[in-house]
Amino acid sequence: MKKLAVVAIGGNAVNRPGEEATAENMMKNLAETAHFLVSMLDEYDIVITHGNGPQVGNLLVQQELAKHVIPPFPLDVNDAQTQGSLGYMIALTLGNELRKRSMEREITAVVTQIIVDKNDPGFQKPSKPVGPFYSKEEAEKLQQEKGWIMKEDAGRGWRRVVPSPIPLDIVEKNVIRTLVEKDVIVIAAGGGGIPVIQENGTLRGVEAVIDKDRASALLAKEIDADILIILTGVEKVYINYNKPDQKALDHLTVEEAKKYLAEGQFPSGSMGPKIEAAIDFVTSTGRECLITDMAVLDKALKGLTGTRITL
Ligand SMILES: NC(=O)OP(=O)(O)O
Repeated sequence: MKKLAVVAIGGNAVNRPGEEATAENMMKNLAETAHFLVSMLDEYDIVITHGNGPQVGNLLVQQELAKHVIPPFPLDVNDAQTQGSLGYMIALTLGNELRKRSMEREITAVVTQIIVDKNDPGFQKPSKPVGPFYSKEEAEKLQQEKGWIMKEDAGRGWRRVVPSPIPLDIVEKNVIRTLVEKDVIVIAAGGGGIPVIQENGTLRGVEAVIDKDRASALLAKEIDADILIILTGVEKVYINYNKPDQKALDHLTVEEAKKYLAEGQFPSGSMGPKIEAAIDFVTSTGRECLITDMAVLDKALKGLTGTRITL
């Protein structure tokens, strides 16, 4: 019997720093990602999640530029658009990798709505960076002219930030579970899921972008995954990152992770949400979370690299 893994693929899997965000480049990068993901299929059933920060922000820019001729969509609908476009690209590239290896598996992307609290403080305090990077001067101009809220993003430049509420429940969790039981490779909770609130017995989309690592932890709990794997741009988690005394960690207990988080070792725009997601999944399930770079996923699954978070 195979183990079930929720695999969260990071921004690098789709868009590389400094590379133009064309569909062609995204397909090329995802074809590489597919190569690494297929290698784990002998041992694992996988549910793939992905981010959408760059892509949904780019959609907002496109719609801003065209708003005099075509009305812009609200952010929840744009989240859904990125689930569709990225879900298609992941399904196509993964399918082609399977075909290359003569492996027969069905793949599908599930449009995923995630319930959030309408009173979540995240709505009052936008924190999720989306779209392109700007200089400080450009950011100040955009803030003044368009009313966008701009923040510096982990030393890489300035970006627009949007509300990011905590994900509470996945509307399609039973469908996702059923598909996994039928041996389908599922792409779900893309872009952190489409945020919806409960209102008078109905659901309504709200303008926000949920953090995909938080959503991945929730999904992993709700579908009873054996492991949460978070793929990112570094092979291991570091403390004192980018300082002369930086140290790579092979293993972290939940208690150690909480302590380092409280010390500010993991920035909120990058490693912070991954560690929070790991703490959430491991504390709730007693199972493990692996954080690593997809290029070394094979080695990491054998315990030879990556950072494992356990109780
Ligand atoms: N939704 C989300 O967390 O996207 P990124 O991982 O691309 O920031």
